[in-house]
Amino acid sequence: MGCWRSYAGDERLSSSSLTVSIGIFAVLWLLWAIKKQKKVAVPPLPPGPRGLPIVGYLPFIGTELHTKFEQLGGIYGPIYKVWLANKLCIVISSPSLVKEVVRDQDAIFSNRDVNRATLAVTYGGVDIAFSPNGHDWKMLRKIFVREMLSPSNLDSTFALRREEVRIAIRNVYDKTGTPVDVGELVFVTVMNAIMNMLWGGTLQGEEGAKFGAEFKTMFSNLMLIVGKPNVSDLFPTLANFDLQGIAREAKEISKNVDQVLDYVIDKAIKSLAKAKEEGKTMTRQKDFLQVLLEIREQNTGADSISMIQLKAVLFDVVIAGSDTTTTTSEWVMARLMKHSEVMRKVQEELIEIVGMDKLVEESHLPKLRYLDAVIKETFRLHPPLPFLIPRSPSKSSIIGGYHVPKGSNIFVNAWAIQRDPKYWENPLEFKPERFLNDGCGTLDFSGNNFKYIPFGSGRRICAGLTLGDRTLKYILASILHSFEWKLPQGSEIDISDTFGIITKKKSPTVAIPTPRLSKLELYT
Ligand code: HEM
Repeated sequence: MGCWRSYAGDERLSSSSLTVSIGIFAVLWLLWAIKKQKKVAVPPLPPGPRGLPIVGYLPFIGTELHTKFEQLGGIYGPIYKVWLANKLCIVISSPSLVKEVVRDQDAIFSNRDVNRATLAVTYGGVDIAFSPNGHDWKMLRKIFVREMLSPSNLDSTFALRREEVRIAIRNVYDKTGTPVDVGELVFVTVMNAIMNMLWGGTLQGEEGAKFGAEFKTMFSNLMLIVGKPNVSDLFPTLANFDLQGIAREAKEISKNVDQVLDYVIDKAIKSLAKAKEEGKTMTRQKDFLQVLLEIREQNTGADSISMIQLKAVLFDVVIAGSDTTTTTSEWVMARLMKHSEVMRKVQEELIEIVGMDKLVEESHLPKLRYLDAVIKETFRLHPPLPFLIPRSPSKSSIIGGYHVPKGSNIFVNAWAIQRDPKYWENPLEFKPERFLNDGCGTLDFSGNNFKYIPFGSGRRICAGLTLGDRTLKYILASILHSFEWKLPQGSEIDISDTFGIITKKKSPTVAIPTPRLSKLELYT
């Protein structure tokens, strides 16, 4: 009996262990099947050109990435991939796909892919433009927008911009009848206005002469080198050789800029300390550097700003603000001299709104609707950042039905979209009227209409948009209102460009000014 019981017990035991084993097997099989199904369900990478082993498409990409990427879009469609060595670049060139990246999946696509040259000049990518989407980026961007660019701060710093624009008008007047390099003129004016807002200094005088002239060339070179494919990024084992000399040049630029920043920061710290010692409170408006130094002193813990971050933010503003505005001004002036009918309409509007016996003030700007349309049309054909600042997804995702892996490099091809006949009538024609007749006013810089995104879109949209827009319009309105501009005899307007993270006119815009206002004292 006992034996039988034990036998029956054994039998029950073995049948229940059989059931458990079958159960485990079934669960494992199910998990395997689900995993397999999931694997099968991962969509493919976007299509794209074939490259060579190891180097990928690198030997065929050339230096003019914006035109090359537009051509490839014509072959492979609005989303395609390009392998540059082992770096996967995904290029997007339709408004609906841009929306997927910068609106629907904005949080995932808000990191940057920071290359070596950029790391060298942004103190390791701790600035606003290249910090990853996270606490520090949010904090720095918030401080910048609140303390430097709030509408009340912009209004209260108008006097600084006005002073610089008046100096520019006087300088141009002194060059009446002789060729003026528009880029140089605007660069110095913008740099002075920005530096005045940042730390109350300018490029005038002894210090200015020291730093001023070489800055423009230095910044232009910087924009070219940070935008171009660098062999050291693509083949890290070759980085020590720095085959294109990019690291050397980037380090040189960052050393020069660092010296300037050390100088102005030291001066500001000393003047704050002196004011404290003497028990004085500031009566004039604080500049941005003073605000940053105070925040640095007051905030500890998570909201503290390191000296390196402080420098990186100052550098961001100087670079981002000066080069974009200068390049766009050169394009606007070139376009106006090429299209005399448009120039005539701009100047007629200026006579009507400002008059011939006054200089332009910022209060006139909202009424200059035709000039606004000219600037918008220029941004459409010549966006200074043709791919915005490339993004990088923080996790793998799906765009347009294709797999976009974590860490890939996303190029939003604003340049191609803004010239695409699918979205623009006669896209290569320079026609400002299209921005006057857009009916519902949706073609602004806010990044909500994805066929027109010169300032980007989503949480990474340009942080300096309001200042950039105002400064550009104010300088252009002023020089167009105060002078007639003609091409030097025998020269022609060249509208070819050269690629960089900021894409520029190939040749400078040079023109001869003649005063056009009724009173001489307006120029002196
Ligand atoms: C005037 C012409 C300007 C144009 C066309 C322009 C365009 C852009 C674009 C396309 C981006 C990248 C947006 C994206 O990734 O979606 C950007 C970012 C940025 N811009 Fe501008 N910009 C201009 C002026 C300025 C000025 C005047 C400043 C500062 C004073 C400035 C500061 C910045 C900063 C800090 C970022 C990085 C934003 C971030 O990553 O959060 N920009 N700009």
